Amino acid sequence: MKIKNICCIGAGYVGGPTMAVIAQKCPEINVTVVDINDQRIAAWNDEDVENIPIYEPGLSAVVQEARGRNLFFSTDVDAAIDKADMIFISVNTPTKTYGIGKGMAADLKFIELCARQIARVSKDDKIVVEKSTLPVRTAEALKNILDNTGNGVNYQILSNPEFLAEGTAVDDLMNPDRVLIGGDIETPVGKEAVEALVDVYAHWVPRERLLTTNVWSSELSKLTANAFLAQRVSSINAMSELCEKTGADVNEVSKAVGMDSRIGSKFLKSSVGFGGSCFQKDILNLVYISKSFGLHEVADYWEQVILMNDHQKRRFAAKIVQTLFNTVSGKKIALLGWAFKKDTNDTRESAAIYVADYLLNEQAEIVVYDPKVSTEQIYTDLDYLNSRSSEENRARAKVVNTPYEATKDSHAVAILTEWDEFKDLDWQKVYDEMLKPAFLFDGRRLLQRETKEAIGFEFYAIGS
Ligand SMILES: NC(=O)C1=CN([C@@H]2O[C@H](COP(=O)(O)OP(=O)(O)OC[C@H]3O[C@@H](n4cnc5c(N)ncnc54)[C@H](O)[C@@H]3O)[C@@H](O)[C@H]2O)C=CC1
Ligand SMILES: O=C(O)[C@H]1O[C@H](OP(=O)(O)OP(=O)(O)OC[C@H]2O[C@@H](n3ccc(=O)[nH]c3=O)[C@H](O)[C@@H]2O)[C@H](O)[C@@H](O)[C@@H]1O
Repeated sequence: MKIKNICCIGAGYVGGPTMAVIAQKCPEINVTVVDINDQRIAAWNDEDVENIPIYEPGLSAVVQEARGRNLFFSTDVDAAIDKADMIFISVNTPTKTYGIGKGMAADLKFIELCARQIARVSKDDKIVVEKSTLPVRTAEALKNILDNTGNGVNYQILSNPEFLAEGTAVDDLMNPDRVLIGGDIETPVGKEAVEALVDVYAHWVPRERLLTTNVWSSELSKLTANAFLAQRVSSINAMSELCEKTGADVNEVSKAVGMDSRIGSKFLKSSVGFGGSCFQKDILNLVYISKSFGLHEVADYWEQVILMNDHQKRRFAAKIVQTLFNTVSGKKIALLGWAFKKDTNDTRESAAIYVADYLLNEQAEIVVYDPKVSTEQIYTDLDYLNSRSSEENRARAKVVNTPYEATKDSHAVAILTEWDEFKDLDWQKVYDEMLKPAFLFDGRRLLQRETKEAIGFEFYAIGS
């Protein structure tokens, strides 16, 4: 079975880049990405391709090539579903903020709405692909909704979780370690659906990297992968605190440990804490699922990854307060970076938000500079925590357009995102324009201690 028309519901950080790459690599397939957010769709369709809503290195070029040829962005969800033979669901699955499972379980209301819409609109057989990260056994619920509200249409449900990381999304999509496709491989129709999706990826991904499994293994592998990755960061962050007490240096420990080929060197970079829309959400989801099966030891084991991460964020902020003679009240603190990692404008769960909130609670005046995050987004993030009124957030937190405006007349500077440009700042100028003693806190191990201390900074870096 050859796929001719793909529809993707959800034009976000996953749906947008993933479909752009599929469209670029498969010129004979029409790909329509739909979303209920008309502003987002308008931005994807913006004449100036640099204005697409997601900043990812290399993405605008891919969109430029395919858009209007076989890649389309639209708000007409019904029309795109109707036309498609394969529908990806790539909507958000945030942590529930209400009811049963509040603060832990994944909120599947957007997924369910998509399923009901597909069931209502479809007139011919469809392959429905779970692209969103979902709790294990969600496909069962999807099938139930589709089979019981549809009009005799046959659905095959596949799980095809996405492993791209923000900031490197295009590279990750072009050259994935593996593509995972879960399906009903026991039946001929299930197998045919799996093969149809394998054929799409085989346009550019070597066959040996296309891994097919049963649906439940695929769904659970995604949560497992994120849990393992986050666990490595929490593990090295736990060691960073011990390094600070013992004279060891976490970068040296990380290198020494990572050179063991059984351990490997990736994801061993100590930081102010991991952020991003998924690690915390997916681990909480895993914890919730484990608890719901009565597996309390399993749940506690994974929960510790989150507790360690919360501790790391708090510990960094507390270190700033302690170092500034136990008070930051009325002091100006410059925060360099707001995104949860470099090369993205995404701020979801960024450690910077929590560090800023902690410092504002200590009555600091903060000034934020980030090269890609909008002022509006920074205030939205602070307001979301509900720690103080939005007027107060605007009065006590300022957002500026250059790093030097942020650091001028400040008591302390904290690096919260590892943007490359921070390495190359004129640190002598920064020092000259700061109040003395000039404190510099490196939450990303981005800067060299020797050169900064030589300038005169009082320098603190995570894990040394
Ligand atoms: N952000 C990332 O790097 C990764 C995210 N994921 C997973 O992918 C899923 C999507 O994540 P993101 O793209 O980051 O989310 P996002 O929030 O950027 O995008 C989701 C989009 O879906 C739209 N949407 C929601 N309900 C809809 C409906 N009924 N009809 C049409 N559009 C609807 C929203 O308006 C939004 O634009 C989540 O499950 C996430 O866990 C997986 C791998 C990487
Ligand atoms: O499901 C998802 O959403 C995605 O989550 C992560 O991707 P992402 O969150 O975009 O970015 P990462 O590079 O994993 O970084 C996550 C956080 O961990 C931090 N981190 C990462 C690595 C490291 O060594 N140290 C460290 O502190 C980063 O700064 C960032 O705050 C995974 O890496 C992806 O495979 C997955 O698809």
